[in-house]
Amino acid sequence: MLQARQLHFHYGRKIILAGVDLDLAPGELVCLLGSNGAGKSTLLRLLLGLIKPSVGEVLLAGRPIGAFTRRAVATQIAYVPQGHAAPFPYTVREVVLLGRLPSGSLFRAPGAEDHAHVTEVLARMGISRLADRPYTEVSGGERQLALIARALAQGARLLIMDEPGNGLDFGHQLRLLDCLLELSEAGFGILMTTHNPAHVVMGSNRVVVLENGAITADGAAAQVLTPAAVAALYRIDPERLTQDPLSGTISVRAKPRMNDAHAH
Ligand SMILES: Nc1ncnc2c1ncn2[C@@H]1O[C@H](COP(=O)(O)OP(=O)(O)OP(=O)(O)O)[C@@H](O)[C@H]1O
Repeated sequence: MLQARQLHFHYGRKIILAGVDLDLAPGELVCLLGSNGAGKSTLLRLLLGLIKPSVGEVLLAGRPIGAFTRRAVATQIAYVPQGHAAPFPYTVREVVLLGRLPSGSLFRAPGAEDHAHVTEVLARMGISRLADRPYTEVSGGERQLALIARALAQGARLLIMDEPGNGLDFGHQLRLLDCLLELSEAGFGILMTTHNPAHVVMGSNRVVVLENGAITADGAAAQVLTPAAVAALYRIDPERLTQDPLSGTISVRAKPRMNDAHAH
């Protein structure tokens, strides 16, 4: 369980977060929404203990995250950053194997158990066929799956993901969300940022909205993600949004053309 209590954070004189409370429990898939620059990535970095709040605290399993070593944090929380590039042309298997390092010595060669674990998570993510391909040569979607596999190899039960759907085609986005949903059903706690409200409807059981340095909504997707709320968040004309009453899916109407106006 990860808990943020009254987090305040600023870069110089610019206040980014002012009193943020957020919990992430096992079995939850939480989508964090917010406009560009709202502070989502900053909040993720605070939750990971990579940066410190000016006021407030982050608790991991009830203890301040600063009390854990980086390696101890890594055995509990895995981070899937945005647009990760491998420094060397590792194979996909090697990238995933790197996830095993927090659980052993940095100087120890991976053992049979590590290899078996990696084989298992590659299969779980459906990317066994990519194991020996250079990570730099697989597609963005496949790389994202490899990063999730690396996070799973870490053995952590909490996943923090910064825009995991970014740059993925529609099919890959769907498969990724299905996979995250399965992981949450298997007991993983997942917090992901997204710019796509459709991701929330398709995959998430909870949505959190960050605006002006504070959490302005935190609840079930169906309740939080109304057309009015989406229109306000992204500064869209609410008249252009409709919501399917059954699925909750929000769709956008095309902007009326000048010619249409003349026709009526
Ligand atoms: N290292 C930094 N120094 C100063 N300002 C920063 C730094 N990193 C981020 N910021 C600013 O803090 C604010 C929040 O940034 P952050 O990356 O957390 O937002 P975000 O919600 O993740 O944005 P996006 O959706 O565009 O990725 C932005 O105004 C950004 O310009």
